Amino acid sequence: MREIKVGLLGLGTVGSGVLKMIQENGDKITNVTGQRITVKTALVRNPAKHEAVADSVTLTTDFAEILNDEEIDIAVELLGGLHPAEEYITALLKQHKHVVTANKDLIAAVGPRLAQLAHDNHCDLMYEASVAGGIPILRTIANSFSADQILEVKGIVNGTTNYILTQMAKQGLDYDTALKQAQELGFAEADPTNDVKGKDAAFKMVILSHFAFGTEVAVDELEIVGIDQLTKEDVAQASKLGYVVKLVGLAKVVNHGLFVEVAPTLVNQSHPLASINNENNAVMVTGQAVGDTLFYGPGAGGLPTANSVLSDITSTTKNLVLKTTGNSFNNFAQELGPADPKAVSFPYYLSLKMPDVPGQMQQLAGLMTQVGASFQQLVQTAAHQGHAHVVVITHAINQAQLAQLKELLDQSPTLSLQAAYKVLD
Ligand SMILES: NC(=O)C1=CN([C@@H]2O[C@H](COP(=O)(O)OP(=O)(O)OC[C@H]3O[C@@H](n4cnc5c(N)ncnc54)[C@H](OP(=O)(O)O)[C@@H]3O)[C@@H](O)[C@H]2O)C=CC1
Ligand SMILES: N[C@@H](CC=O)C(=O)O
Ligand code: NA
Repeated sequence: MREIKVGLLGLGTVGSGVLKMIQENGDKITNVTGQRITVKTALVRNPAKHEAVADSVTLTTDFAEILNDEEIDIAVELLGGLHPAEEYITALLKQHKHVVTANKDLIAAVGPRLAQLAHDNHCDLMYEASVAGGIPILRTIANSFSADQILEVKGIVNGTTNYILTQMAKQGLDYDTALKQAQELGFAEADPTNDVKGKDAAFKMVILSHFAFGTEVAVDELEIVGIDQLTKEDVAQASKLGYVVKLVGLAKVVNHGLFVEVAPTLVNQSHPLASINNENNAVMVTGQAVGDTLFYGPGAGGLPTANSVLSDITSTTKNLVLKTTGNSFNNFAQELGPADPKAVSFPYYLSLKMPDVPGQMQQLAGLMTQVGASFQQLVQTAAHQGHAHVVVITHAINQAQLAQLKELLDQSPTLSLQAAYKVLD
């Protein structure tokens, strides 16, 4: 039996979960891999914070102690952020160390370049924990969907925003209190801006699209809307209409083009995604052969995420034993351009403000007719300070019609569009 030594970069929420699992589940890991895995060194900013583990692991603030340690086989990057994570992983791969990371910001930005570097150096680079925390989704898509044509991947892939939305809807908490709780529980990123603005979910959709469709999409090419502009009124109105508002990431192939988006979405209360609460995530993968499949579990948190990191560490360990390291985590590649906006259709929830005077509804109907859109549901709530609040659910309209309708409403001197969210029935 060989001893596989791990260098941990970061000992925060996830890093300390990884250390705990390796220390407490060592016998099971040895039983499965035939090897003994130990953490030798951990890189941190402030060693004084980590005195509780100083007996069992060498703490350092010097990255070179891991990079140049010939005994360390696998480095696990759990620092977060682009820098210095990118420079560290690049140096580690060049030094022929296998790398495991949970860093979606980095993989979404430069994953293919790092994967090539890993391959060139016969190293493994794995990042199961980067998408949907504890849900084993990337390895599942890479292995268990290897022969099926994936048509669509959609889901709730950010724990922080789902926690906030659940607490707002079910406990009546305000946005700031719910966000603070998510931070205290360790779900949110060090800077939660990317969580609430939908960027963290977008990073995950970029990685999921690469696995599911073989296509590299840049985060900047995506339509991304967060939950920070969502109002309590729209959440309540959606509920009255039979919907739950969720931050949904969706990627689908339409006429050989790829559509990827992250946005608050009205999910029908009977849809499986409507019942995903708190920090839990769910990813629905639709394959041509298999149909709909649903993967559910904790999308954030120390131990759930650590379990995904450990699945990568044990996979690499098996590859080390079999001398099969250096194979790409994702082998599927195909070039898909962006989907034609006229080919991508959904019903939309439109929230509008207008003066409470005759003729406004007729104007709205006129603009809808102009773009070929029609009403599925329409609700007018009691006027407030001379303004009426009108909510519409349209029949399915395509992205070009939606853009045109937004433009017409923008030009209207009296009708004002407050929000437009797609609807999943
Ligand atoms: N938290 C979660 O639920 C999930 C997190 N992730 C990802 O996992 C990664 C880690 O997240 P998380 O554990 O929450 O982060 P934390 O902020 O809790 O921990 C970061 C750790 O890295 C150390 N660190 C940060 N920068 C440096 C640096 N420049 N030099 C040395 N040490 C450094 C910190 O040291 P010190 O302790 O001394 O401050 C700390 O131990 C991120 O990429 C995140 O996106 C993925 C899925 C879920
Ligand atoms: N901040 C992220 C952590 C997991 O990726 C989230 O809330 O989902
Ligand atoms: Na995962």
